[in-house]
Amino acid sequence: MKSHKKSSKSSRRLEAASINNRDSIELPHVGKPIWSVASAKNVDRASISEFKIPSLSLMECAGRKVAVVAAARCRPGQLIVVLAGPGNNGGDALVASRYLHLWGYSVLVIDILNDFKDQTPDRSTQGQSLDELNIRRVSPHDFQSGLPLPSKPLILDGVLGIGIRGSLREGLYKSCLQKASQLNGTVISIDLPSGMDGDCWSGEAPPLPADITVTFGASKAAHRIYPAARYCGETLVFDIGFSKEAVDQSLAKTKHQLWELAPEALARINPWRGLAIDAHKFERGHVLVIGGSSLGFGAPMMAAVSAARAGAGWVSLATPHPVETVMARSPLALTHQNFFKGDHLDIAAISKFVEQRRVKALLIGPGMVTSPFQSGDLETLARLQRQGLSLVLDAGALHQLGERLKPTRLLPEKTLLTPHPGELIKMGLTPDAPKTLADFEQLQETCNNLGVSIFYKSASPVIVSPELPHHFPCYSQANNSLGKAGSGDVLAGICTALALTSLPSWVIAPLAQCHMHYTCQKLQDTGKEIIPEDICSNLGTWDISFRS
Ligand SMILES: NC(=O)C1=CN([C@@H]2O[C@H](COP(=O)(O)OP(=O)(O)OC[C@H]3O[C@@H](n4cnc5c(N)ncnc54)[C@H](OP(=O)(O)O)[C@@H]3O)[C@@H](O)[C@H]2O)[C@@H](O)CC1
Ligand SMILES: Nc1ncnc2c1ncn2[C@@H]1O[C@H](COP(=O)(O)OP(=O)(O)O)[C@@H](O)[C@H]1O
Ligand SMILES: [K+]
Repeated sequence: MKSHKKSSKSSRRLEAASINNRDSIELPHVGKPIWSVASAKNVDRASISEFKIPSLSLMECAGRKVAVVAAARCRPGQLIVVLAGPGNNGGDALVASRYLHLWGYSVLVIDILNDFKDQTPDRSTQGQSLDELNIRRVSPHDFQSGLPLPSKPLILDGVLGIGIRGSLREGLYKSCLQKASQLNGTVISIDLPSGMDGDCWSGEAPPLPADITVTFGASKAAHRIYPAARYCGETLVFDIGFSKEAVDQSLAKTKHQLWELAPEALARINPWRGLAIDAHKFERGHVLVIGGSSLGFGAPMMAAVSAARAGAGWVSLATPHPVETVMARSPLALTHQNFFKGDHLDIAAISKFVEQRRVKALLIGPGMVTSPFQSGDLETLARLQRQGLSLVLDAGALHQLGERLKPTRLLPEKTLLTPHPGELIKMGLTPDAPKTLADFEQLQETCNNLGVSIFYKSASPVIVSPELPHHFPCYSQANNSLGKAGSGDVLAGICTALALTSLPSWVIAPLAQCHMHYTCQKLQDTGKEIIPEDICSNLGTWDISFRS
């Protein structure tokens, strides 16, 4: 990457300064690392070979954790069907079987391997203790050829874990997993639903999706990033006694790092904490929201109201519709403009308004279906940005933005783009939606060239900013009530209000997502189905505490 590269120490900081720069929070304290599969393997390897933790004790601990989770989910009399593959994932499954048997549960183990010669030594050791306890084990052939089994058992999936290479092959493992899925049981998968690549979050469903996934050390990308995360169900992470030094060593070697942001830590950031009691509207700041199209002006209006509720001192709204029409439907506190020439922006009028009315944050795009920019517009915005204006670009303003921005370099700390996957593709920066960390790494390079930060929206949005080189914080708290048209407008409005503070773009985006998510969760406690308008009109105080 060329410019805007910070030292690796400062790059790890997710600086979260309040309005007068008093607080700052370091990234690791706001989140925890998501391990890549390579990191997880390094931690395993180093714990065993360098730090002399016996591999069998790690396996014992892992299997016991799985057994505890299974025991808590097992209904009285329910059969526990354990699918144990050839590797150490199968070994974990055998340990879990032993505990469950000793605790009085009814367990049936299916050895999913072609030949016992294929097993890892630790798995083989676990198998011997099962035999000594006379725990029932059957062959995959018996399982596939119609062994009578009660429907809806509890299934432990220990066929394959992080040892998989490439995509799941046709053959015994896959056919047994498919057979198990026909049992319609509750599935607890060990480490990963078998066949999934822990580093990839593509939408491909594994043969046996999990209701619960029990993993070790830290979550992997597939557990936290959607759509893959939906196939993992609820992911529970347990410490199984890896060496701390091995963990530190492995993370230090990691080239690029995903972070799982902790909502409780974000929720402690109050962006307006430094605001004086006698503050006037310009101390908070003036936001201008430009959006709308022939489809209407609901989207920019919702963004504008959200900006006001999120703390802006003054919000102006510009749409292509006659000012009187908009005013008739809009809250009294918003002021109105029409900065359009047909479908395009009247950039000279906008520029004059921004300078004269001291606009500090500008949102362009909600409710637009095509790009409003003509040549030269972005250069004007870049000039205004150098005078202090923050920019948030969403929806229609993102179309072909990659190409349009090429001659201009914006400031990534003051420029936030908020595309969902379809919009990211329409921006022309990447032919496909990112599916692995390497894809984000490439996107980060592009962000650096353009001078922008991206909040890549989904149920688990990720920040890609040149100011956080090789680091990708992810807000992974999904809530399907946010999956409704309009949530993006609320988010964009909150982001724009927060852009009035001294917080940089890569902090305001997850903070806004957290605030929206928190408000949604709180409203859901009242038992109502929530729509984005509810969230917009109920955005609460910034001193929030999260429900665990
Ligand atoms: N001490 C430790 O290390 C600890 C490890 N732990 C546990 O071990 C797990 C990792 O164990 P692992 O490394 O043995 O691999 P694992 O996931 O069982 O799979 C191996 C099998 O995969 C197969 N296979 C590969 N590619 C494939 C494909 N494309 N399609 C189909 N099959 C394919 C390959 O079979 P083959 O190709 O040889 O036929 C091979 O036999 C980890 O997830 C965790 O649960 C914990 O207990 C903590 C301590
Ligand atoms: N299931 C979900 N869980 C969590 N957040 C979600 C979910 N679905 C959508 N969101 C959030 O809602 C917003 C949706 O934005 P967007 O896709 O632009 O919607 P729209 O344009 O329809 O308003 C984003 O902030 C996204 O992260
Ligand atoms: K598994």
